[in-house]
Amino acid sequence: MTQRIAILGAGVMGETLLSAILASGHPVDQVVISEKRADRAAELRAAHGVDVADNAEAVAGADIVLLVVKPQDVPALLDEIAGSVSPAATVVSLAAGIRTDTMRAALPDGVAVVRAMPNTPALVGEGMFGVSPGPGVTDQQLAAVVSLLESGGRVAVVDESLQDAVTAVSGSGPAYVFYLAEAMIAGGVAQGLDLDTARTLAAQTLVGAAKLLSESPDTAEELRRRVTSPNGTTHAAITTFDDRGVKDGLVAGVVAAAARSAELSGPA
Ligand SMILES: NC(=O)C1=CN([C@@H]2O[C@H](COP(=O)(O)OP(=O)(O)OC[C@H]3O[C@@H](n4cnc5c(N)ncnc54)[C@H](O)[C@@H]3O)[C@@H](O)[C@H]2O)C=CC1
Ligand SMILES: O=C(O)[C@@H]1CCC=N1
Repeated sequence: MTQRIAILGAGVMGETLLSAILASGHPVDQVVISEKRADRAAELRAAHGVDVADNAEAVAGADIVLLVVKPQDVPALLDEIAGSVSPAATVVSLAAGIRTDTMRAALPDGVAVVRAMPNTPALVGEGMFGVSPGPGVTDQQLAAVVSLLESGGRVAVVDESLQDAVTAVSGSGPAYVFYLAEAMIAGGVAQGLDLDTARTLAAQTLVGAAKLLSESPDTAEELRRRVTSPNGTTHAAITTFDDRGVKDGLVAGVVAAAARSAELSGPA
């Protein structure tokens, strides 16, 4: 049976999920969105032919409800939908730092809650979602959420205690990759490449390297070693990175992101 999906909040990530779900073949008449900004709602209705409703209407009759508003807007949204959500529904929060116990406390008994951390490559169907079911979520309910999110990329099911780590690696991770891209492009331009060519070289290198890492059984370190000829160009680059503490700095950045995620979630 086709599940009825409500997407609450249709900003960057909400539209990304909407597009992915529709592109996977989910019937548009089984999807409804709600969006606080009327002009944005109208834009999405025109672009995707999707129904727009207010939050309470959107969740009534929905099997899966996706909360895609900013973390600070989630508590008020949960209060708004608590009276209309079906007890058989699964409510999935994609907001950073919102815990399943917070969701459970705000929603009627029996409503299944799931926490998910997406990332922006879902825009091109290559997202990574870290998903944690709340207590009592059945295998069937979890499978339905996993299958829905897989329309936007890959899904890893992790214990909720690991969500800060997931946020630090894959949630924020695209920004680290773009940071690396900025540096590769700047270095290329400094060596005489035009901006477009430098961007193409860097982007395709990241796509190719990511594909190789994803498909190869070898470690990232081994794949790096294979590019590094003795005393060659890569060796010159990596030695310079190491001399400047680049890897240590990146590891520290991932740790700082996880710490900030824990701080944003508040005390357990
Ligand atoms: N953008 C990213 O890279 C990632 C975002 N996320 C999470 O996704 C969530 C959404 O982020 P974005 O889409 O980037 O934000 P956004 O600001 O683009 O979208 C949020 C949308 O929700 C709407 N909204 C706010 N309150 C509402 C309400 N009560 N009812 C209906 N609509 C309401 C806003 O008008 C806005 O259009 C956040 O919680 C964020 O933590 C998670 C991982 C990555
Ligand atoms: O930077 C942030 O807080 C959000 C969560 C993960 C990606 N963006």
